[in-house]
Amino acid sequence: MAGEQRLLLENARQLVLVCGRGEKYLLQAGMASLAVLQNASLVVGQDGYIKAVGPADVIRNQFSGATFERKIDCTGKCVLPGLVDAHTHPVWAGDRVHEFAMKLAGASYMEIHQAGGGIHFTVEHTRKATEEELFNTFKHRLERMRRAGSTLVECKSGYGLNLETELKMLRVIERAKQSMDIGISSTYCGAHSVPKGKTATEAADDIINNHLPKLKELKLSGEMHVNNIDVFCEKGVFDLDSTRRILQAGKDIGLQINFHGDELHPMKSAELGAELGAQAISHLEEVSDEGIAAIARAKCAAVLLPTTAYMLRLKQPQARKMLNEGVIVALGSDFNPNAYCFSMPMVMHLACVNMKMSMNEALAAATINAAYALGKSDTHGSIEIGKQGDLVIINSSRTGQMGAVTDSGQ
Ligand SMILES: N=CN[C@@H](CCC(=O)O)C(=O)O
Ligand SMILES: [Zn+2]
Repeated sequence: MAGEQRLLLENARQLVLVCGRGEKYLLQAGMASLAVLQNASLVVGQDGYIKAVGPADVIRNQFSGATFERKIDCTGKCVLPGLVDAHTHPVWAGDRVHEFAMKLAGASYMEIHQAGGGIHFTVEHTRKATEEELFNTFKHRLERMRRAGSTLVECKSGYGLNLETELKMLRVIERAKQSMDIGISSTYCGAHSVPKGKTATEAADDIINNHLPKLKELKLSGEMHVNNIDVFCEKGVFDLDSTRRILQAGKDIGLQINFHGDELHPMKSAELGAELGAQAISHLEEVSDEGIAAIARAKCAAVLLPTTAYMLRLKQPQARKMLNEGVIVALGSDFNPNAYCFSMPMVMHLACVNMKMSMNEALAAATINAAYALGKSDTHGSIEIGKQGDLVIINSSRTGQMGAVTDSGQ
């Protein structure tokens, strides 16, 4: 093949495709044995999409007449798809180190929240911050995520709670979408907490009657493209009925449902998510057996967040049971002022040690399944022809026990 291509990655010791047959997600058996090429090369075209992947000698012959803007010798190295972080709260002002001290002294997350701290504390500071201040700290956080290997990140609003500040946060996220070299899936999370002075029902009414119509208007005018809708479905925050109303109204304006559920108390959030056709539910530390069966049937991804269980000393989500029962398990960092972790490699490590996932399962959960949780596994989450050329090169000859070794290209 002739012509100018953008990038050639040559002669990688391992090229970890994750999957190679257009799978939208991987389940237990597929996660246990990932697709890997040995001594392989890869070409990214001028449009940023993967043009070819296969054994090094085959690619060399196929592209003998081509020129490349950049060539990287990957001898002895390993190439992975860019990592996908399926759950973050990265736009905020004001740190919560004092609350860490309170937690170490025995206070629970909900005790701090009910006393007006936690999310409320961050809301106060985020409302006061300028758009520029929020953008600058957000940009820095995204850069650190990218340095740790994340190339697609879900980013939530949710520290405004009123329309003005929620829009300010979403504008900041939109600006990063347009200007930064990292993929973003944006989430409206105006129901992250009940704002002071309102009941949950009043807050739900405000969201349905004022916030969502504004988002629809901004979408129609092309000013803002929000992808997902989120609610913190939790005892003392939004109950099942308010959650249902808000999520359904979001779905009605074209947002994907992707929400916080069954974190601190069993709420039947998973059952609700399955009923509403949610793309994903996060946390699920307190999910019921029926909830696990329901999300497996509904093909609703479970986004597990090992940093939260670690930080808050919660019981671990039942990753093994979910995997055994056919749930699409994904991972996220849950980066927020209470869980300050930029690194999906650290998240994968915690998932292995604390949630008893294997290394292969953790990698699949942080790539193809996390992309599925964001409705983006057509274009992200694996190394396949036609997908976006989001790649990580690691200075190591292998990533773990990859299992299936494929010697032919696609
Ligand atoms: N549980 C709700 N939301 C976040 C925490 C946000 C915060 O404490 O600021 C979470 O996913 O862990
Ligand atoms: Zn969260």
